[in-house]
Amino acid sequence: MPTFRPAILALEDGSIFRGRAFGADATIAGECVFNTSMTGYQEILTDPSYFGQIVTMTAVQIGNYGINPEDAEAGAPKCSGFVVRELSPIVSNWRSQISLDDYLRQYGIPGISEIDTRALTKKLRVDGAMKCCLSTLPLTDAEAVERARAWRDMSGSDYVKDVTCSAPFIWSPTDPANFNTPYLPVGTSLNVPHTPAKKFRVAAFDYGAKHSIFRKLVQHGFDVQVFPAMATAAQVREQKPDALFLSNGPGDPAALPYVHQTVTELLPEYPTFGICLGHQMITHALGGSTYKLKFGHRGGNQPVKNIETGRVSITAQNHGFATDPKSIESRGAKVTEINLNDNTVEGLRHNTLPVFSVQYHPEAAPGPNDADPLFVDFYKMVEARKAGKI
Ligand SMILES: NC(=O)CC[C@H](N)C(=O)O
Repeated sequence: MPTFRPAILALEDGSIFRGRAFGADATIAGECVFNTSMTGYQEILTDPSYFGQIVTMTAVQIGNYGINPEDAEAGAPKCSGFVVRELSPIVSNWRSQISLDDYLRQYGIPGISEIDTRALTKKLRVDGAMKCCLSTLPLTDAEAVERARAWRDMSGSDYVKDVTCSAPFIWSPTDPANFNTPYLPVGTSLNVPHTPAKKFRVAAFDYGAKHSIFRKLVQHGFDVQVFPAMATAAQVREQKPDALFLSNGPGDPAALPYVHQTVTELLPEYPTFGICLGHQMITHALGGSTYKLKFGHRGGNQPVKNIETGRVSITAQNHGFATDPKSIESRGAKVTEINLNDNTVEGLRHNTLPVFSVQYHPEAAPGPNDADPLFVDFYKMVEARKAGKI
């Protein structure tokens, strides 16, 4: 066990948690949120949607299988800080190349362990997500609370500009660095559908996309051209894509007027699928609105019901905002899916355009593959459009 270094987590309401430091020597402020996944800490750390947030894991021991190159959702961890009950003293997995502690240190991200994460989570659930300060440097309680309160709230801030790609690029399914998995034939235990023979070209907006979304699109018959969030509708049209995809991403969905504008222009022209922030961008592009949830949905066990089919999926989620259902129903779209924990909107479809989206993450696999068919639906929608049927 490495030597004890103290750390502090202070919430804006004055709550103080003192524990043991891991990761980098640093003081940071951000939004304190919790994630209920039992596994997947590496995917969580590298999901760009966590930019600006300090993530608390409710699972009691984290770090036991280390860090490997295949599971990263982006080139580097993106959250601001990490909070765990116990950091595993042992790393044991054949794929592991580095410990969680060393990984966070390498990227300048501080962590705190050995605090009562259950008490912290209960507080966030009752009082809502809060601004907080995490420090692995000597800081008094008052200084830490002051740093938490001084942090600029994420509401109203554009975080997408910090995580989007800088220029368009083609997602390469043959580059080993992209870890594209070979397609599984029909009838395998994962029960994923067959590889379509014909490929379609999708223009994918990167608002902070997880790599596994691009892998899924490739797996389901798409050549993926990625565009930065600031790309214009004209730049997309120039490439003559068959379809449009809108990715997940961090921060307040209402704070991205330039994205709303671009999506408003493109929606009538292309079959479109949106995930998470992409779903919220469709909401805004249609003239609808989003609002902040009290503490959000983050975890791998969120039950979602499709209200048209009655089917329930166990989904992976990571969002703090949601679509106001009334705001889209009066603008030509309908709610297709709801979260069974709180009845909030989890999916929508346009009444006349080939446009649909989900608030959850169908590329992640907690169910384990409950939501995979959405990529097939997208492919079929593009196929029908190309055949002139819709
Ligand atoms: N994963 C996401 O795309 C999150 C979307 C948005 N930032 C939210 O918190 O609601």
